[in-house]
Amino acid sequence: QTIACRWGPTWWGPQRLNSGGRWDSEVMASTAVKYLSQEEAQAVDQELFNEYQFSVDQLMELAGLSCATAIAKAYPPTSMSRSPPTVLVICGPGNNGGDGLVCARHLKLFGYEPTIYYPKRPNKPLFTALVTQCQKMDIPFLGEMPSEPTMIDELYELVVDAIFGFSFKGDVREPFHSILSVLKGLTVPIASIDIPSGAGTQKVGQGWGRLGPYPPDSCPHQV
Ligand SMILES: NC(=O)C1=CN([C@@H]2O[C@H](COP(=O)(O)OP(=O)(O)OC[C@H]3O[C@@H](n4cnc5c(N)ncnc54)[C@H](OP(=O)(O)O)[C@@H]3O)[C@@H](O)[C@H]2O)[C@H](O)CC1
Repeated sequence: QTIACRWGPTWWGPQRLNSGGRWDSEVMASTAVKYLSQEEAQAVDQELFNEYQFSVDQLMELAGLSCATAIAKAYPPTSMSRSPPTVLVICGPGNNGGDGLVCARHLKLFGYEPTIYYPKRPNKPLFTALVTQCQKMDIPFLGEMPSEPTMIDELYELVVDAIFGFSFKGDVREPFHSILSVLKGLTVPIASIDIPSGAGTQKVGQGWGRLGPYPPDSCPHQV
């Protein structure tokens, strides 16, 4: 992933970041974060496509697999209360949403029970193929977004935010404005692919996202 790269072994969960109640320099040093601006991320993207001749399918598969791997490290199935643990994956209209579809497929292979909400689907072969692959793996698609945060809290142990990545701009339009409003009220953890949706790439790392301002120990995971 190109926006947020957290280096070091203690990245994987806030419970480890503040273990023992400390935020000392040793812990902070091992969790150093390197963020790319929107322009830098898009330039890396173009370099991978043009100079290195990667296809979007290749990069998306790697991105989705990496995200599922990161989630499995941060929230191992054995640490969750349900077996298999239920995960709601919310996918947006661009490639970030495609990453989410791939991530859902790998989460299922890793022993989770993903459900996908994908309200705005691009009519392109890559995305219809990703949807088919999820359907063939019996991953259900919700017809509508649960209207209350409590409904999501009761049904799912984790939410994957694959709504917007580095091409998000401006004020959030519907249906995503309503979706993000529901997500703001969740108590279950949210794992955001690339950046917290709506944050805007310039605000990542400043403890702020359109999912809401957040203190360091409640920051959504970025994977
Ligand atoms: N480079 C890599 O390593 C890879 C990154 N990948 C992932 O791709 C995203 C970037 O994907 P992209 O398609 O460019 O953009 P987004 O996923 O962020 O989505 C853009 C679409 O979102 C809609 N949009 C934008 N702003 C708003 C808004 N304010 N309100 C509502 N909707 C908005 C818009 O869609 P429309 O249909 O409305 O036009 C945009 O088109 C990157 O972050 C990575 O996650 C790839 O997997 C490849 C590898």
